[in-house]
Amino acid sequence: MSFKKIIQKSKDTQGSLEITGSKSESNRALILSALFKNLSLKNISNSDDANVLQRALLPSSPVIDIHHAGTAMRFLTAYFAVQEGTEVILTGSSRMKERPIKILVDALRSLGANISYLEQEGYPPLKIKGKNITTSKVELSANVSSQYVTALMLIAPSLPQGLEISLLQQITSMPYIEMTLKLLRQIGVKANLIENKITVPHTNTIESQTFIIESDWSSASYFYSIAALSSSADIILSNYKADSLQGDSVLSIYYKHFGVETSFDYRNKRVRLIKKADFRLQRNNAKVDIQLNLVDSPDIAQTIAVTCLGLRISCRLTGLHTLKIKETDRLVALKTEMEKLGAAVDITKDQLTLHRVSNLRKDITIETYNDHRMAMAFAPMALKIPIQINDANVVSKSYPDFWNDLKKLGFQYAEDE
Ligand SMILES: O=C(O)C1=C[C@@H](OP(=O)(O)O)[C@@H](O)[C@H](O)C1
Ligand SMILES: C=C(OP(=O)(O)O)C(=O)O
Repeated sequence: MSFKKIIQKSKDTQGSLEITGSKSESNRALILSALFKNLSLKNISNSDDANVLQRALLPSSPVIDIHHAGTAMRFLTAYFAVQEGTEVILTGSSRMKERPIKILVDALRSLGANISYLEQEGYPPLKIKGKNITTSKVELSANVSSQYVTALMLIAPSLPQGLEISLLQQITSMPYIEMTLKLLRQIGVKANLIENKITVPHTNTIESQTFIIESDWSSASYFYSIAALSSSADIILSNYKADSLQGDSVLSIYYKHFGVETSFDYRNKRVRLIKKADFRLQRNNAKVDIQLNLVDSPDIAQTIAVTCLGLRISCRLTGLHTLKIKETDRLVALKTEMEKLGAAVDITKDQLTLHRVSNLRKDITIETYNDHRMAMAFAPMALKIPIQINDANVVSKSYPDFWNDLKKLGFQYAEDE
């Protein structure tokens, strides 16, 4: 097991970093570039999740192991279901075999797809025999994972009659559906979303073009947290666009609560995070210091919870029902690890409440549960206390250069194995 003990003596953080391409945009764009051969891509994510998806699209072995990559699992299920004449087995890590996929498989089967479960009903691994699908209407529940919806949207332009997708129940992680919609429109597919109905017309060809993937906003969240936990900070991140497709760009608004101001230099594709030394958090008489509904941006919940812990303020985060079915049960993992540091945390099936902590416990080892975001969310705590992160290499799922980038900001590793 690899681990890192992190020490950072200086409370002032300065530096300039180039962040890898968005994992979400990359995985969508890779599927689309397999369907539209004249779509080329730049700034593709160097993450494990984008690499496994990229490899899966090359003709190779009929058994494809996508490890922990949820988007790859969901997007490829839909992709292979419509590749007439192919037969693949899609499998993944033991955790992937616990992440539900029934809603997507049922939707694809209703369109005529040939997909069977090889182990537990409703979960990977799947055997998929690609077919020519001619049905053009489908409905599915949108309250468990938006990835099922995106998976259908991505294959829709290749279906002979396009696809009309009706979304049932309360839509979760909506910005990810909007990201897919905007990406389709940007490359020339005239997709629409009106109320709960998505329409994607059959699209034979698109103009030859290069899509430049914006850098990853979820990865940027850790630098927002570092800035918030520093006494003063000036951090420049690139390459970010003016009109982001990523919902996690909402960080620039949320982190104002913690004194982090964002300025955009779009000409040079940079964002600059500034934390002023004289910032004091305004506490009022409310029951909790920070209250946020993160139903639209579940991937930054861990970052925000740990920022609040580091600042020793209380928070209530709601809209977190999808966290239980991600790389680990993130609500339980957060509670367990934050309580090791001295916090009192209450969780329900979709909420987390962190109470104010008077003292943080030092020299704690954080377990990461095969979850990249556990490692990256807790790393900024090194600005407050010496801390050890177990199995630090998990970060490669979305951000392989994470530890090197932290070093560039002055983080030091006492032990490094
Ligand atoms: O479509 C995407 O790229 C993603 C959608 C979200 O999943 P859910 O819709 O399951 O919340 C998000 O958590 C995940 O990291 C990436
Ligand atoms: C949930 C995540 O990814 P996925 O669902 O693609 O495994 C994530 O990156 O936080």
